[in-house]
Amino acid sequence: MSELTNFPPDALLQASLEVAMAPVVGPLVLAVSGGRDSMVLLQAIARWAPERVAAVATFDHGTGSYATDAASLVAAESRRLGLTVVRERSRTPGHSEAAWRAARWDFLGRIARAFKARVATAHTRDDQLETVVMRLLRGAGARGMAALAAPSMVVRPWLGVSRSELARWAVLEKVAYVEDPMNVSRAFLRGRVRHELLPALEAASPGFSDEILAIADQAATWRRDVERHVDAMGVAVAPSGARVSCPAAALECTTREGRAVLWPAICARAGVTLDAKGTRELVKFTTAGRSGSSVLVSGGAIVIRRRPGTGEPPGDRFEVRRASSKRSPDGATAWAGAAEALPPRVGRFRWRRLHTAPSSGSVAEQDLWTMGIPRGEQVALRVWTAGDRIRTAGAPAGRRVTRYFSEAHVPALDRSTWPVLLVNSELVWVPGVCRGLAAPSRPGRPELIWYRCEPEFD
Ligand SMILES: Nc1ncnc2c1ncn2[C@@H]1O[C@H](COP(=O)(O)OP(=O)(O)OP(=O)(O)O)[C@@H](O)[C@H]1O
Repeated sequence: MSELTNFPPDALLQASLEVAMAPVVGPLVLAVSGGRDSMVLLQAIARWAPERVAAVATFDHGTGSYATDAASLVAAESRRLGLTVVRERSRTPGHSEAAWRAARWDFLGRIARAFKARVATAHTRDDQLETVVMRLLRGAGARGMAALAAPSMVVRPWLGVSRSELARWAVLEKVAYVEDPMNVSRAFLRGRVRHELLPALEAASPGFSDEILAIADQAATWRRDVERHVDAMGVAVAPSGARVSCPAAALECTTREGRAVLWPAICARAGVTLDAKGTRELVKFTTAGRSGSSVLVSGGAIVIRRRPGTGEPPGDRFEVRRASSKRSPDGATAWAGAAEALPPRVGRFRWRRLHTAPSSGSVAEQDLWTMGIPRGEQVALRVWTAGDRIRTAGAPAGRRVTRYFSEAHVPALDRSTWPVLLVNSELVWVPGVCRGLAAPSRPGRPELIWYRCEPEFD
């Protein structure tokens, strides 16, 4: 990745801060994890723009000594710098990366509202590159390609600065930080993209990273244009933020292609991330839906076509309502349904349906990430909980899943977020770790539906 290596680090960081903060009116809440990038953000803002800081916010995910040490360091450094610090510890440690992120953003949002401020994070140019590549792997379209550069209320001063530039400044300025053990792990997709895929792509095609980042910048520019268009459509957001409405006519007069671009942007304003299937349905619903009809889209959100309310301009409106998000307690079922309908994604694990059964004795058939599930059976997915047991060919009477985790060298840190699959209430599959007896995974049986589980991390 091209870097401004000859640029004095001080000048680069100070200029990046100024450029990012120039359009921001009002104070900032600094999101500081205790890692190097955000500790550099803390020190740099304290040096060059302390008056912009309403508070430093640090969240202890409650996942162990690393998380607590990191939060303690942030609190101590912030106080030493004379800044207000808000520290919170998760009361219910989540069991997936997605749950941690949701809890962290819930906390950051509350603090930002309390201080009437905007959140600033320490995402870097490298974070952006990894995110874009991960989205490409997931089949993202133009909208997703903007990644962290998409229009947002979050301020990201380091988005144009590389991690190595921040590291250089951290050494020069002796910035204290704690090293997150996850940063070197290859257990999750982000680690593999960072340590394996990106170096290989850059070696095969020098300049690849810069080209991808340039495409992401173009996608971000395009998204800003789309947002301006949505602003002009007369979209109204309810004070709760969970409901958004827009005049039906503003969508009806666009082409199918235009609607496919506008619907995701409208839904995003209600906090709903529309998937490709939901987009297709809404494109159709725009002209096919009658007053009073509705359609369910991604994650339980609903879009209704309704008559105008009192005080609203004449003409039908489409209203997007976000589903209420209740967090499931640890060990609770994350998803339940028929074997035919496993969701594409639960937490950070994807479930990809295979079109053909692996042949008998093939690598795919032996691979513990692949599994055949009997058609028509009731399936449940949840995270592993202590005490889970599974009956396998080697231990037909049942054995604790922890023993298989140890044999598969799954780090203790990862176990609490690992999914398990149950068929008719019996645990039959711990992806990548073991398969149970109760799931007849012999290939060639037409009644089996084959899935491949793929972990990801972003
Ligand atoms: N526990 C946390 N408390 C407060 N803010 C956080 C926390 N974790 C992450 N953030 C914010 O979100 C940004 C991106 O998170 P990410 O997990 O990619 O970073 P990190 O590797 O944990 O930390 P750093 O960016 O400090 O090296 C961080 O730069 C930081 O601003």
